[in-house]
Amino acid sequence: MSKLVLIRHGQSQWNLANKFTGWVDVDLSDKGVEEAKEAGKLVEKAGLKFDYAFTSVLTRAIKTLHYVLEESDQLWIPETKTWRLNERHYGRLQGLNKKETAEKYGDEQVHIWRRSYDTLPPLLSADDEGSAVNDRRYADLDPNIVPGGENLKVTLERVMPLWEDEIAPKLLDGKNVIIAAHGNSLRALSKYIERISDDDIMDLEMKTGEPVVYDFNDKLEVQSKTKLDK
Ligand SMILES: O=C(O)[C@@H](CO)OP(=O)(O)O
Repeated sequence: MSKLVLIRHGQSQWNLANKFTGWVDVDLSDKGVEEAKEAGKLVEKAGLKFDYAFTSVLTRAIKTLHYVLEESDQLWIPETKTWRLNERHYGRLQGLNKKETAEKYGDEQVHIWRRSYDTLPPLLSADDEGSAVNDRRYADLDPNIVPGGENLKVTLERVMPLWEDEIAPKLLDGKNVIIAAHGNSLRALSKYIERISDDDIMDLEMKTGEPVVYDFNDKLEVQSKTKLDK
C-alpha cells in the first residue's frame, strides 16, 4: 500500500577519517556525494515516487536527501528537517579516531560503546565546548532534552514521537515517504519497524548511500524489505 525508503547519508569526511561523529556537522566526502547521486539514480530506476521527505538537521543527511531527490526529479516534495533524526549523540567520543580509541580502551569496550543497545558513551556536559546546547539549531529545544551522549535505546526514544506523530500517519494514509538520516538513527527505526531484539540489533549495519525500501500493508505491517543496489 505505502512505501518507506530509508537511506543513510553517503560517506562523510569523518567516515573517511574513521572518527566518531554523532552530532558534529561534517560534510559529505567526494565519494559520499557520488554515493548519494548513485542512490538517486537507483530510486529513479525503481520508479519510486515520494509524497514526503524527512531528514535530520545535519548537512550530510540533508545533502544526501537533496541529491537523491534531484536525481529522481522530485526535489519539490515537502520535507521536514528535525533533530529527532540526528545521528546518535556520541558524547565525549565525538571527534576521536575509532582505531586510536580502540588502542587506548580495547576493542571490546569500543565495540560496546558503538553497538550495545543500552550502554551510554562518556557524556559531554552542557558547559563543555562542543555541547549542542550552544548550537543555534537546537535553540528551540528545552536545554534539558539536548543530549550530552546517547545509546541506541535513547536514540529510539527520541525518534519514536516523530514516527508516531508524523511518519506513521502518512504511511497509513497511503503516502510514500523517504527518510535520509544516519547509521544509528536508522538502526533505531529499523529495530522498531522490524521488531528486532535488543541483542540482534547489534549486528544490523546500514551501508552509506544504500536505499532500503519497505512495503507496508494498510495495518502498517511490513510486507517486504528490499535494498536497492547496482
Ligand atoms: O561515528 C558515528 O557517528 C557513527 C556513524 O558513522 O559511527 P558508528 O558506526 O561507530 O556508530
